[in-house]
Amino acid sequence: MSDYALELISIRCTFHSKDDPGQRYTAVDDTTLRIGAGEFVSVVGPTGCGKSTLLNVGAGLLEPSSGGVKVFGQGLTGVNKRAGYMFQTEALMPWRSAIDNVKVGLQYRGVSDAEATEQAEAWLARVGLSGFGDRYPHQLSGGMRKRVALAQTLVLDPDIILMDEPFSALDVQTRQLMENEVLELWSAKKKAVLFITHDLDEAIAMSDRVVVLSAGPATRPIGEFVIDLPRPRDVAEVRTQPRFVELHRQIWEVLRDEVLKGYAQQLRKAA
Ligand SMILES: Nc1ncnc2c1ncn2[C@@H]1O[C@H](COP(=O)(O)OP(=O)(O)OP(=O)(O)O)[C@@H](O)[C@H]1O
Repeated sequence: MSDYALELISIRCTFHSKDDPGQRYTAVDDTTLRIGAGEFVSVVGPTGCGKSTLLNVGAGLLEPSSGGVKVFGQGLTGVNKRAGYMFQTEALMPWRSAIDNVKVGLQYRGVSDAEATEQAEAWLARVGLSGFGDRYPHQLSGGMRKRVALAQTLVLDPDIILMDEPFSALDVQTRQLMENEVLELWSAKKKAVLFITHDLDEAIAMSDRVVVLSAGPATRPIGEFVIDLPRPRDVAEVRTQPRFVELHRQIWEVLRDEVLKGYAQQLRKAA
């Protein structure tokens, strides 16, 4: 069996340009990204560079224009069934209670209602929401809704977890609590994680490896850094360590110009 849980190999993604549908736009080009089983990898890059596009390719939701995806050594066609996703936007169904939201994936898999309820309750407890199962999404805070979404993803016990800026909408304190919770859950099960963020601090604090993408068009990886900070980590405390500061300096040196380029592009688009 392959040592890699997920491999994106020589990926290129070309779209019809949003501004001029007659034109093609190469969002991602020549991108190879491998994630070991049990490895936590973050991808950072400027706004709009192609992070979500890559994640969608890994999820099997978007077919690349060229290149391929392997999941535990096998070529991927269609949706990646070994992966669970957690997106930036709210994915909970507002008409379902918290527990019913957590149960939904199990029900699709044909798990009996009693078994699904038991597993969903256990996961709600693990994310600190015992006793909140009958609440509806609008009756929960933003952080609680993220916890439900986390339980909804993890209850399916995916071997690969794909997260697209899952905590960007949260306040700093809630965000740090959630980051620590994710690290704790991850260290217990050691799944492969592909974590997309534009927050470099978050990427370093959480990951084994950080990959830096260039500004678009034709985004590609331009730097890769092994994060050799000891675990277990507390995401707030780890930021004070000299090694964290050093890694931040090194990565920011690569990322800075790309962020400036990305920002200039956004301004040009807006003009
Ligand atoms: N379906 C599509 N059709 C046309 N262009 C697209 C499509 N999907 C993405 N793009 C373009 O590809 C580029 C990369 O988009 P993507 O959403 O992957 O970036 P991102 O790095 O995740 O952005 P953000 O940091 O804002 O979340 C953008 O210029 C976007 O407009």
